[in-house]
Amino acid sequence: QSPPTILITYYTQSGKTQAMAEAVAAGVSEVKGVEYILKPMANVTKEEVLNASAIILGSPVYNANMAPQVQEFINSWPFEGRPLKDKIGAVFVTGGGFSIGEEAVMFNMIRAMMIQGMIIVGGEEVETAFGASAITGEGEFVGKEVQEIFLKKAEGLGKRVGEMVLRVQ
Ligand SMILES: Cc1cc2nc3c(=O)[nH]c(=O)nc-3n(C[C@H](O)[C@H](O)[C@H](O)COP(=O)(O)O)c2cc1C
Repeated sequence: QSPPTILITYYTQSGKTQAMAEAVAAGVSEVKGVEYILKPMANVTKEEVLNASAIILGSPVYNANMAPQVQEFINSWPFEGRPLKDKIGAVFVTGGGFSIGEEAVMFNMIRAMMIQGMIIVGGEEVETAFGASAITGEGEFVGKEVQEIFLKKAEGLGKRVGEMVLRVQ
């Protein structure tokens, strides 16, 4: 039997959310006995969604909402028979500023996953209770790269999801 697979998928325009996705994948790879698929949403197949034991979704914050491409992806998930029920779900976001949408977007994605009957998991630390978020455009966090403190949160999220997938098997 092949090991359980975690689908890590994201939308990005300027690479910040992709950097977080890569850190999530690094966290998953710390857990033995699980595999992951890491790719942008546009390239994800229906089979990859259906076969995943966990789905970890990433979005940038656009006007305090998830990117429309992320909403479209979620809307494309099959619902009849609730085939995503009992899969683990987790989220990560990047937003330009503090408290101008990041947490709202996390909960928008979490709510959509809960409609599917998914089991929501946060990160390792209380600072990632709802998932991993990064600030990319305010104060000391302005810059081309996502800061290490946020990448660590993403890594912890990936690790916890990996561990939880093995636990609920
Ligand atoms: C059209 C648009 C709207 C945005 N609206 C918000 C916002 O409401 N709140 C926020 O925190 N950041 C906002 N941002 C900033 C992005 O969320 C931020 O730069 C993010 O890290 C970009 O991710 P990416 O590099 O993966 O594309 C907005 C960016 C764009 C392009």
